[in-house]
Amino acid sequence: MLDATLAEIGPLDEAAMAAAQDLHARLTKPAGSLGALEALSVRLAGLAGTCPPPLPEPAAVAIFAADHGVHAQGVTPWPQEVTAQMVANFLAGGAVVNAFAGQTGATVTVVDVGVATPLAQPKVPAQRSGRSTPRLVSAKVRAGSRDMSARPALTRDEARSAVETGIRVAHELLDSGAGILVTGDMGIGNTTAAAALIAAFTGIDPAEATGRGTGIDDVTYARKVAVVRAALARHVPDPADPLGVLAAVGGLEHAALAGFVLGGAARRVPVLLDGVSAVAAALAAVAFAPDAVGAMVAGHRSAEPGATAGLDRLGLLPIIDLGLRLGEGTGALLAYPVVAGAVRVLHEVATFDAAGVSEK
Ligand SMILES: O=C(O)c1ccc[n+]([C@@H]2O[C@H](COP(=O)([O-])O)[C@@H](O)[C@H]2O)c1
Ligand SMILES: Cc1cc2nc[nH]c2cc1C
Repeated sequence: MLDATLAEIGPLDEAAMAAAQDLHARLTKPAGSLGALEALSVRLAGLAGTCPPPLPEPAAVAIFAADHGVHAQGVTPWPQEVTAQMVANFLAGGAVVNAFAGQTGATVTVVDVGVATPLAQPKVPAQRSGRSTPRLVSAKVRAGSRDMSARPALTRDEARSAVETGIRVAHELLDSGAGILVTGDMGIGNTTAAAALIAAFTGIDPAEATGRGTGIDDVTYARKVAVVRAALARHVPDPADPLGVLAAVGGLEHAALAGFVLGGAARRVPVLLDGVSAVAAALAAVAFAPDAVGAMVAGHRSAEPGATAGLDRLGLLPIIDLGLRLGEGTGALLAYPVVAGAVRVLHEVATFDAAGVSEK
């Protein structure tokens, strides 16, 4: 399934991009006045292979949830059970991601690819009216990754299985009518794995890739950098072998997110990236299929330094830069109306000719 997906990923359609560029020049606005939105809409025309590209609606966020063996190294102040507890909160509609998804009409799908503790009963009761009910997909590959500081976090088969789960979820959401995929993640300890993945794929020093995650003191931060450094020194992952990198130092949610991005790229639908874990997964996705970058839209710039390094490597400009560091898909969902607006211009704005507006 992975190989078939990779075979479907191709370059942007130059003719559709030229048509979008030409249309932009004829719309009732000074050329270039929509700044980065113009290049974004042109790229999405190239992705869809038509001008204008379809409106990217509705949005569907998938929150891939998993735990991390490296939690045992004391890299985060939060207990591991919070992953399962937050999954229950997502399903009950009580998390920030639910508030932001509701605001833009996005559906919420939670995918358990590797939560280590039993899922807690949802405690927050009410769904808000008019909002779709969050859905759980149970696709546990194993109960958390292994501790990367002692052994490979995953076997290659486990990593592949998680990648294929992400591909499957992408297809399911698109078959249900989604017009854009939004990445979300939940996993206590996952910023350690994300930093290791970003250092492995970009070659930057672990100290540059590692941030303070949910919020840690200087002593914990120094330990976290040392754990990432030691894991990379132990496994020496080959950046040209993305499955090997994911297996050595990744999390199950990172592998699944890589598949989710590849699934969207194969279907030529935009994938709106959230924070540092999405960026780590996006680096894996382009290592599998360089053309997958054409489907990626960077929702925001996470406060994690590795996210900026990864976005630079991908050549993506984040839409929002507000110092967010929550994950769940929150930053990407806030950026969604900007992406929809970029495309809507090509559908709804009159040309100079049609509107009778004089050109310069
Ligand atoms: O999205 C981000 O950039 C981001 C930055 C910091 C923390 N997080 C979230 O916080 C959790 C991981 O933080 P930590 O400190 O336990 O590694 C995980 O559930 C992530 O979704 C997410
Ligand atoms: C409470 C909490 C909510 C989160 N959402 C994503 N990561 C998280 C980590 C914590 C600790």
